[in-house]
Amino acid sequence: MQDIDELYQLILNRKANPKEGSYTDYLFTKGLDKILKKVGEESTEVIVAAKNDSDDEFIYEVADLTYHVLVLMANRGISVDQIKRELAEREGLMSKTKERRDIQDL
Ligand SMILES: N=c1c2ncn([C@@H]3O[C@H](COP(=O)(O)OP(=O)(O)OP(=O)(O)O)[C@@H](O)[C@H]3O)c2ncn1[C@@H]1O[C@H](COP(=O)(O)O)[C@@H](O)[C@H]1O
Repeated sequence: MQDIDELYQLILNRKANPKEGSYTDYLFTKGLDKILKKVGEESTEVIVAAKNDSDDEFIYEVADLTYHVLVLMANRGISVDQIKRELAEREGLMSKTKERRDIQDL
């Protein structure tokens, strides 16, 4: 079982220690434009899958997009923890916004 943190660590490892035959290494070698092209393609595939009935296809495409976004983050030097922190900060902000909305609704 590979969770997102483990996959991100493996991607970072591929960046630091290029491995022959590794798809991740292939993406880093090709560079930012190639990674962005893949993120764009995979995003479109998620949208198409979301319009279809198959949950398996949808899950497959979201997993593909997740992997490519993690490669994009690693290429930029942004960690999963930085994204988690941003989401955690939003949690506080969002509940304050909700409190304000609730007060306005009174
Ligand atoms: N999670 C993934 C993962 N998801 C998708 N992909 C690759 O993303 C590609 C998407 O398919 P496409 O048909 O769109 O692309 P393609 O025709 O193969 O390649 P392009 O020429 O379009 O770049 C496939 O080659 C998949 O193998 C992944 N490649 C690797 N991982 C994980 O990354 C880790 C390291 O893998 P390696 O770098 O290959 O050792 C391992 O744990 C893997 O499971």
